Amino acid sequence: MITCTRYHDISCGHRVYGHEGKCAHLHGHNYRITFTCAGDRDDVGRVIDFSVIKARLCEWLEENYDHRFLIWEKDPIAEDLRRLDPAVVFVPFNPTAENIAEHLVRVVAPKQLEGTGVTLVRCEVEETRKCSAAFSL
Ligand SMILES: Nc1nc2c(c(=O)[nH]1)N=C([C@H](O)[C@H](O)COP(=O)(O)OP(=O)(O)OP(=O)(O)O)CN2
Repeated sequence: MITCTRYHDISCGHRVYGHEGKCAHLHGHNYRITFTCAGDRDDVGRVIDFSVIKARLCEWLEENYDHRFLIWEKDPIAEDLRRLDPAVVFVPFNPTAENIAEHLVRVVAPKQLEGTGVTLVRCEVEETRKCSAAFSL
């Protein structure tokens, strides 16, 4: 398999509902999110132009997650947070690095990459330089 990769950095708030320690508090990270796409090479020899990954996936992060607070829609404090800041992002998962990575691969990328002929096969979400999770198809 031949793949093509680009990362993007965003700042984002979240809390992990049910966490036994400090991650249950509202806090944030400077996330690095790395996208790996797979597909056939075109006549030029590319899986996908790097600029298309930027336009389709990195820009989606900028518009939807950057400088926003991610909260699980079933989190008991979700509605309170929305009253404080209507720009809070309700997500259908507890926002761990693992769940963010899986959502980007399974839900966001298929729509964003429609018509390109490539698939997002792996997404790595780094909360810090030390800690990350990745989801692969
Ligand atoms: N498997 C996962 N474990 C944890 C996640 C996660 O998404 N997946 N998330 C968190 C918290 O978001 C937390 O902010 C990060 O925790 P931790 O690494 O313990 O915190 P620090 O980076 O501050 O590390 P220290 O060096 O211990 O200060 C927790 N776990």
